Order: sequence, then structure tokens, then C-alpha cells
Amino acid sequence: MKTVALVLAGGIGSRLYPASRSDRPKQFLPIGGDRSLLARTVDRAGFADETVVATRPRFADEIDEHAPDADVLVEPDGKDTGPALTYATHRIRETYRDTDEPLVIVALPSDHHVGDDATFRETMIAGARVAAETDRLVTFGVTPDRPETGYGYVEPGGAGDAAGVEFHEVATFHEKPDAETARAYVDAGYRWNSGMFAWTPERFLDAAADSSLAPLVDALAAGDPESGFDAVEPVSVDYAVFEGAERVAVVAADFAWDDLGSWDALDRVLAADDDGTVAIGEYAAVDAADNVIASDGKHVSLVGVSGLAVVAYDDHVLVVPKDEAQRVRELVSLLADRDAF
Ligand SMILES: Nc1nc2c(ncn2[C@@H]2O[C@H](COP(=O)(O)OP(=O)(O)O[C@H]3O[C@H](CO)[C@@H](O)[C@H](O)[C@@H]3O)[C@@H](O)[C@H]2O)c(=O)[nH]1
Repeated sequence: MKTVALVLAGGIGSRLYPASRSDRPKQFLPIGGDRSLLARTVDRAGFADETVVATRPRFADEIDEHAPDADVLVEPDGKDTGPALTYATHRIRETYRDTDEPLVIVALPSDHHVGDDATFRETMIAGARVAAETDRLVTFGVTPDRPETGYGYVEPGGAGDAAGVEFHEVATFHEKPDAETARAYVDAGYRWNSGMFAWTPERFLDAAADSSLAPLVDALAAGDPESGFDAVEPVSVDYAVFEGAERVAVVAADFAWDDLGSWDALDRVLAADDDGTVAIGEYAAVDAADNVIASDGKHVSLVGVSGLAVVAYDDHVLVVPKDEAQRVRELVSLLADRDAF
């Protein structure tokens, strides 16, 4: 088996505004560590034989700074993960066309926190084996501890075994449910889709050809990626492919994991002070507890407030209740309309 780690580094990461901005997306930030999330992801991808970083044209020149040794693939346009993964899978298949071994792509987001690199690596190899042996699309499923609405949910079906690796069939896949539905899924034993996947190029391109991405698959086969991108709408792989796909397996991802999707996530990945506050940067607090504070060097002071995220980067300041931190996405739409994101 030959494995290619495909690191997706073309997203915007809008919910971490104002640390992330349109010209400084989340994957380039050193959140929770000394190096950028992208650089740490590429290190972690060392389990694979090759590493490819895929991005949209706008960020093409910045990848080298974070991943100097990786191959870079630039898709013709930024149209979310559905088109990006279809394009990259096609290109990787072309590149390794002459390889005798079965080829498996392990797709990795570039902006996640992983707490246990050794278990991560073992799990990715195990999932790649399932993809190669069973010709299924593989997702890595995390056991949920809350009804998160920012994730996809996987309903496990019958159990299977491939080359000694346990997996479950995916009975159904549901992307980003509302809060009530998410609660029902957690109670019913569904898993979170981690956004990490494994597949053989043939299996993925077949599934994409059965989806709204079909015009892109056809155009790629005809050697015309640009018109293929013009022919499809922006769509994530979860909505376009996984919600409707057959022959999907889930492999358990039993390592500490967080997608750092919004400011309240810092509570889960950084150590808290005595008052329950987590902070990136200096702060002072009087009668204030359980806050998330982040800044690029500005000293932040709080009096008499709790449960807030207070974030100051460049000349932008954000204050939001932690339990509404997902709504920063709404704010960013407003700011983008004013050219202020
Ligand atoms: N190359 C490229 N990469 C992209 C693009 N858009 C997004 N990405 C990258 O793809 C990854 C995932 O994209 P997100 O947009 O952050 O996905 P999400 O909303 O968090 O949802 C996905 O991940 C969740 C877990 O974090 C899953 O639960 C959910 O089902 C889904 O797979 C990130 O690393 C992001 O940088 C694009 O147009 N091009």
C-alpha cells in the first residue's frame, strides 16, 4: 500500500475572527502551540509515504513557509472541500499512475488540534488499510461529548474487520444538524465525523461522479479542470459526497481531538488558570471567571464578567458570550460585506 497524505489548507476559518482574517486564515496561525496549525499537521502526516498540501489560488504563495518539504497543489478556484478533494484526488491518481501498490489517499484538515500523535498515526494507517482492502470510503469517527452543531454525524451500522482493523459500516451521514437533532444523535450513539478521510482514488472519484460534482469529474477526465470548476457550485465534500454515498466505513478515532472551530474550543485545549480562564497573552482580572482571552500582545483586563470570549488582534476587538461563539460566522458575513474581514 502506498499512502499519500492530502492536507487541505484552503479554508478561511472565519469563526476564529479576528485572529483569522481573509488574508490570514486559521491554518496559518500558531494556535495552541509555537508553530502554525498547518506546519504541525504536515509533521503529523509523516505516517504517509508522500504529503501533498492542497490550497486555493489566493493562499498558494504562503504554503511553502509552513510546509517547505511538501508538494503543493493549487486548485483553479476556491470552491470548498468538495471540488478541492475531487481535483486533488484526480491529480494524485495521475501522479502515481505507474505505482504497482494500491494507492490510498488520507485527507487531513490543516487546522485541527490532535493531542496524541502516535495514536493518530496508527489510526490513519488502520483507516488506509480499510480503504484499500474493502474499497470503501473511510471516515474517522470521534466519540462525542456534547451536541456540537458544527460537525457532521455518522450513524454506525454493522461491524466489520479488514486486515485486523475493526470498522463499522456507515448507516447514515448527517452534516451539521441543529442543536435538538445533534442531541438525539449523541444519545443514539452516533459519532462525529472528524473531517479526516481515507479512500482509493477510484472509489472517491466514482462517488463524486454520482454527486453534484459529476461535471467536475467529467471535465477532469477530459483534461479541462478550469471549466469543471466553473460548472460546479461551492460545496463541502460532506454535503456533496458523504451524505449520499454508499459503501462508507467508519474507523474509531480514539485520540484527543478538537477542530478548534470557534473561540470556546480554547477551553478544551489550553490549561485553565485558577479562575477557570484560558488565555493567549497577558491579562488581569478582578471578580471575573471562566473567560477565554486571546490577543497578539495587547494586555487585556476584565472586571466582573464571566463566560465571555474577549479577543484582540491587530486593530480589531471581539467580545462574545462563549456559548454563542459559533455565531461569529454571522458577524464575519456582516464584516465581509463592509470589506472589514
Ligand atoms: N484546498 C482547500 N481546502 C479547503 C477549502 N475549504 C476548506 N478547506 C480546508 O478543509 C478543511 C475543512 O474545512 P472546514 O470548512 O473547516 O470544515 P468544517 O466546517 O469544520 O466541517 C468539516 O470538518 C468537521 C470536523 O472539523 C466535520 O465534523 C464536518 O463533517 C466536515 O467534514 C480545513 O482544513 C480547511 O482549511 C478549499 O476551498 N480548498
